This record gives sequence, C-alpha cells and structure tokens, in this order.
Amino acid sequence: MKILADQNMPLVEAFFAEFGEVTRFDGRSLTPEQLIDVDVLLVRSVTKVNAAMLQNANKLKFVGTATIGVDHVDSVYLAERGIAFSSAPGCNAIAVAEYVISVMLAFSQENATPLAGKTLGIIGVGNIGQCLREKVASLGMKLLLCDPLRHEAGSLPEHVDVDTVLAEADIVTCHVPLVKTGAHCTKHLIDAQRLARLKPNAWLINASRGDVIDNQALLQHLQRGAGWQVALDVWENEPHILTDLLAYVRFATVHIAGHTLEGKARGTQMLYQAWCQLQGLNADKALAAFLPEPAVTACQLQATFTDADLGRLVHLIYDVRRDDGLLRSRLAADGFDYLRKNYPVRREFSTLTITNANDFAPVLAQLGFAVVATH
Ligand SMILES: NC(=O)C1=CN([C@@H]2O[C@H](COP(=O)(O)OP(=O)(O)OC[C@H]3O[C@@H](n4cnc5c(N)ncnc54)[C@H](O)[C@@H]3O)[C@@H](O)[C@H]2O)C=CC1
Ligand SMILES: O=C(O)C(=O)[C@H](O)COP(=O)(O)O
Repeated sequence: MKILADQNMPLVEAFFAEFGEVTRFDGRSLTPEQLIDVDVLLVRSVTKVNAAMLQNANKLKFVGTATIGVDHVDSVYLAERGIAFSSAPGCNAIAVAEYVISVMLAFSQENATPLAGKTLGIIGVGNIGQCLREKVASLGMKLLLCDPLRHEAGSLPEHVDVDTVLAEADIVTCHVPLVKTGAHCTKHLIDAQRLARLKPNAWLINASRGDVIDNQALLQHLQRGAGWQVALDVWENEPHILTDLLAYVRFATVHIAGHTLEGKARGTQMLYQAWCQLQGLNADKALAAFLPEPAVTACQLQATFTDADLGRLVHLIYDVRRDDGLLRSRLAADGFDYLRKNYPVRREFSTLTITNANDFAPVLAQLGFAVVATH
C-alpha cells in the first residue's frame, strides 16, 4: 500500500509504517501525477485537495488532513468519489489558546496594564475559543462570546453579536473557520467598517485564517493612525503576505499558533485513529510513547511570586516574541514556508510541573500547567 504524507507531519512513520510504504512530499508543490497508485494521502493546510489535484488518483481510499481547518479540502468532491475523509478537530486547540495567552501577557507587560478587569471578546467559540475561555477563566477578565451558530443551536445563550464584541471588547481574538459563502460567511468578517468599530486602544489578534480580516483595510486603518495593537499569526495570501503590514503589527508570526509538538503530533495520531476505524482495526498506538522529554519540566515558585510574574512563567514555556523575532529577522532571506518547516520545538504548558504554587495554584492549573498540590 502507498501512503503519501506531507513532509511537515511528525510521526507518520511511527503511526503508519505498518500499513505500507510512506513517502513524503512538499505540501505546496504536490502534483496530480504524484497521486497515481496512492492509497492514502495525508496533508496539512497548504495542500489544496480538489478535483484537479485528484484527477489521476486511481486508487485513493483515504484523505486525512492533520489540521483543524478544512478550507483547503473539497470534501463534497471526495464524498462523490467515495474517498473517505478525516480531519483532526481540536488537535491543536490547546496550542492556539496558549499562543493567544502568550500574546495577551506580552501586550500586558509592554503596556504595563494587567489583564484583570479587561474585556476579552472571543469570535468563534468552538474547540479553540472554548479552550481559551476555560484557560483564562481565573484571570479576572470579562468575556464576550460570539458564535451565532452555537447560539442558534442553543449551546451558547450568552452569545453577543460580532459588532457588539468589536465595539465593547478591549481585546478581540478570532477563532472562526474560513467559510467563503452563506449566512455565516467569515471571509472578511472583519472588514473596513467593522474595524472602525474597534475601541481606540484595542488589542486585535487573528490566529484563525488570514482572510477573516481584510488585510488591506487593516493596513489602511493602521496607516491612518489607528492605535490598536495587533497580533497576526495568519495572513491573506500566505505565503506571499502583505509585508507593508509588518511595520504596524506588533506580533507577526508565520501561521504557527497551532504548532506545538503535541498539537502537530495529535493531528497525525487522529488520522491514524480514523484510518484504523475505517479498516476495522484497533488503534493501539499511544502518542505519549513517541513524544520526547521536554527541555524544561519542573519549576518551583518562591513566596515572592506575584501576578506580575505570571507573564514570565508563561513566556518560559512559550513567548510569542521569539516567533515574531524569527519572522522579522528571517522572512526576507528564508521565506514564510521555510520558517514554518523549520519551526523550533514548542511544548504545551502541561509539560511544566509547578511546585509551591500556593495561592497561584488555581490560576496556573486553569491555564493548563501541571500543578503539584501543596498542603
Ligand atoms: N493559526 C493556526 O495555527 C490555527 C488556525 N486554526 C483555525 O481556527 C479555526 C477554528 O478552530 P476550532 O475552534 O478548532 O474550530 P471549531 O470548528 O471547533 O470552532 C469554530 C467555531 O466558529 C463558529 N463560527 C462559525 N462561523 C462563525 C461566525 N460567522 N461568527 C462567529 N462564530 C462562527 C462555529 O460555530 C464554531 O463553533 C479553524 O477552522 C482553523 O481555520 C486552527 C488551528 C490552528
Ligand atoms: O490546524 C489548522 O487548521 C492549522 O492552521 C494548522 O495548525 C497549521 O497548518 P499547517 O501546518 O497544516 O499548514
């Protein structure tokens, strides 16, 4: 059996080698010819899987994307061809939520203003939005939650509309899927008019898809002097991003919000599980067996630890400024995709065990750290 897998997907050999021969490909330059005689295709977000790509796929039984987003896959076409399809819902939700927390704490430090008391607006309260909502629950922030689909389904009674979020939140973060048509279209959900609703000193974060915010409109607002602080992980027209924006964006990263080692590896594991289910097999391989020991695993707090140290602790595990620095120093020389492919290892908060947390135990546990109870 032939398995074709994106070269940026970890652990494919560990999970899939028992089923056949694994060959790797470059996600952006896959051609239809490479799909001849292939049984299983495993992609990431940069590969368009559609009728044109699959025109020569004579044996394809299964397509898996090790991502949350599915806007690059024509799932209707796959269903018509009888090709099974699976994505990896929630695989890197923790990573994206931790990216947002790192951004907010960095903004908080740089502006010498605490997060407590601020209003955080979350647009899209699915796996990522919900994970973020839970992680920040002990930080003393007021939350405004916007998800019309969940509201209509009766699972988010506290929903507020997007215009209210934009007008009232101090921090706005986007976690919607990219949907290009229909009543809940999200392409340019935040357009020039909606941007104009933002508070003068708002912090705006996008780690969903670049097209959700009209990048030209954002640039024009910022050039005209809008005082927002902006963090963009995703951009319109990746990898050829609007570089004029960089001068106005405080934290600019190369679509890596979800790229913890755990998040990427979980994506592969979920495809392995989906493939096993399709084959009627037991999925008995565990992810933990394949993950390396993190470089830092334990941290003991001192009695002098205060609220102001929370940012330092979070940034010990993940500081968005590292990735902003990589983009700014290396984008011109190396390019967007090279930086994504060679992304330095990043681990989740849960890999750090904290002792002596005392009064900070609840907030740190809520954020996702492994807190050792003290008596
Ligand atoms: N930057 C990165 O590295 C990553 C980006 N993503 C992006 O984040 C998106 C969201 O991920 P999840 O939360 O896991 O997806 P999800 O499908 O669990 O949740 C998305 C939520 O957005 C809501 N939604 C849809 N249209 C909306 C609208 N017009 N206004 C407000 N809410 C709306 C849905 O009802 C749903 O609850 C993904 O589709 C993907 O594009 C995901 C992972 C990593
Ligand atoms: O899961 C998603 O959706 C994402 O955006 C990924 O985390 C990042 O995409 P790729 O690494 O697959 O390009």
